[in-house]
Amino acid sequence: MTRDEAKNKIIFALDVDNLKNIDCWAEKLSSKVGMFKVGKELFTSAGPAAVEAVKKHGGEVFLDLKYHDIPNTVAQAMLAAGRLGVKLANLHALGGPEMMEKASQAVRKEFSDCERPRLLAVTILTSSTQETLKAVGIEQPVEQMVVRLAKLAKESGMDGVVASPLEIQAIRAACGSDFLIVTPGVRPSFAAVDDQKRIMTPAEAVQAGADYLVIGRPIAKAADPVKAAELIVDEIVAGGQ
Ligand SMILES: O=C(O)c1cc(=O)[nH]c(=O)n1[C@@H]1O[C@H](COP(=O)(O)O)[C@@H](O)[C@H]1O
Repeated sequence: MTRDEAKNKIIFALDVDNLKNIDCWAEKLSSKVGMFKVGKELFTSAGPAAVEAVKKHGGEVFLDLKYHDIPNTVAQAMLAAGRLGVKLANLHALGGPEMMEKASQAVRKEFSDCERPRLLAVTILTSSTQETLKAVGIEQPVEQMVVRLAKLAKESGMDGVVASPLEIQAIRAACGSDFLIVTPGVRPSFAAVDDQKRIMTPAEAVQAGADYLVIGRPIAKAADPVKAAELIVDEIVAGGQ
């Protein structure tokens, strides 16, 4: 894999609370990562201006608002996300098939195939464990639950899923090669694990078949974030040789 291909797989999680920070990170990392993720903290603080700010720097956006609501509300929210011109947007697969179908149909009806955002379903959060599932009444093993939700997401019109890298191979076997797999829970050897539970290194995740890796704190909290992003690219390239 080339350095450019490795770089394009990295989505940097812009987990900040103001627009000024976006400029700062975009200037540092635009040439080091493939995309920027605008999530709940940033969108709640700065709104759609956050998406505009990333695009102003030439960056593409994964709008990570993990919708989980009644079907009509989620479909309308997805349309609003599409109008912001984001490349990826997500919802929770646990919202069920009708919610996913309505969102997919609404987006496909309003936008052409090349303009529309790719829709991802979050399976089981990478911070969750078997105990987390048990606590909310889910007895199935995590991997079985992830694959079940991934299949449901595919049948309901989603373009892919968000899952832990530990489940990539099982999802690929169940959903095929053109189904997008986006994996947070990625930790290079030099970084702290933080609150992530189901993790792999960037090289392992790419080797397992991840389309994109979502990485925040291993870059943001590093003493030299640009160097950290470069090291991650090095790790991915070396892992593929
Ligand atoms: O949908 C996501 O992006 C997501 C899903 C998931 O299961 N786990 C997960 O960590 N994320 C997001 O991915 C990012 C990971 O950040 P770091 O743990 O700092 O690398 C955070 O912004 C999370 O909100």
